[in-house]
Amino acid sequence: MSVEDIFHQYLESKIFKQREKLLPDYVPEELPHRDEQIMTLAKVLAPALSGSRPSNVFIYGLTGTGKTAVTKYVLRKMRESSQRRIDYVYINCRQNNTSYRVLAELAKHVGVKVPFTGLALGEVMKRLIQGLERQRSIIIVVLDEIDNLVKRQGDDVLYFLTRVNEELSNSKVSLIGITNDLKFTEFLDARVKSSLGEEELVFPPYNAVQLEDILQRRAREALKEGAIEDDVIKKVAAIAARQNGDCRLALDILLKAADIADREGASKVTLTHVDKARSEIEKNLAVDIIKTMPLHVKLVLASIYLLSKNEGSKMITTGLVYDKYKELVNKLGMEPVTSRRISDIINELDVVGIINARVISLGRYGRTKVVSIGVPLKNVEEGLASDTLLKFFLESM
Ligand SMILES: Nc1ncnc2c1ncn2[C@@H]1O[C@H](COP(=O)(O)OP(=O)(O)OP(=O)(O)O)[C@@H](O)[C@H]1O
Repeated sequence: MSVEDIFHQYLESKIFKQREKLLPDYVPEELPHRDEQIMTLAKVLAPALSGSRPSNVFIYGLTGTGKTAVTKYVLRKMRESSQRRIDYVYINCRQNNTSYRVLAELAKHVGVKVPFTGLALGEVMKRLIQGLERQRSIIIVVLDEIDNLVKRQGDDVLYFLTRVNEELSNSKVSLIGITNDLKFTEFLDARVKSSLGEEELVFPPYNAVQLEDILQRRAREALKEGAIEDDVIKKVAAIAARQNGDCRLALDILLKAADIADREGASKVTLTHVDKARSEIEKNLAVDIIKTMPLHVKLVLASIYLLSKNEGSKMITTGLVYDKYKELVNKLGMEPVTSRRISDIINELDVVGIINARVISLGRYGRTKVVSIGVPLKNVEEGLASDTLLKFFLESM
């Protein structure tokens, strides 16, 4: 239970009935518009009910298309409808993003003690095999956000898990790998790739009408009757549909809008609350994107930021950006990247919307590109200042 939940119980809310029903981890009783994926996954996993090992499954789809929810839903249903013990373990590879941690989580699940760090991977694997064997069952291992693991640590664990059945006689392991980034499969050994992808399941994005339906149902569970203005859900669904049909984003906006309404003591969630929620989320998004940028991308952005702040209305040409960037790296005692690279960085920043770049004609002087910051300056400042070096530096300029 979150702090907000505790407070809500005390402060009779006009908006919420059960706020937790809008949280991203909650898996609702029904998952509309995912029947096809639910059925296919159920068919693939069904052999476990009679004691045979299901095929491994590789699930792919953009963010917020219900991959995790559908997987948990089907596994829960399987457990409910079977006398036989269906054993599954869910591991999020963003939270457990090393080979060691994934294996240690799995070991914990089968009752094998592995210290937090320290053992050689081979030793962990050996103990894990003994633990799995003692289970005498089929163990379905869900590796969510699997790309995080492979990009950081390669495919050793996957290789091990796709081969481990050769070492087992009493138990069997099936894998479900989930990702929203197909590029990571380039890092996979061909055998691992084909073994993980025995079955493949693609989750298409939701459209606006589907999102509206999903949101209606989630809102009915979470919010009090009449606590939401008519057009709110339509608007939220339309926003999320434009962002690749991302249901996670849709729920995020709805929850934030309801939180804002609640905090204001309003009796209904209105379109104004949606606008406020949206700008809060966009702000966080911009700050997060900037925080994770490589140093030289940050330095180019810092150059544009400083030019915008100090030169006010003056047009910021790419020439000015190059000069400022060189000044910055000089002061930091670093080597600059090539101008070609700077020009690529400017395009990348434009694509993610942190800056706006456009080409203007200078009449007989030819053409040049001018840039401006595309998000509030204070968000750029907050993102850049998360880097201690840059924080210190920007303060001194
Ligand atoms: N059909 C649906 N009905 C109700 N809620 C849904 C549906 N699909 C997704 N959701 C909800 O949307 C949110 C995001 O879904 P989920 O975590 O399954 O997405 P995902 O595809 O795994 O995304 P990511 O790649 O970001 O992990 C969750 O809160 C989930 O409960």
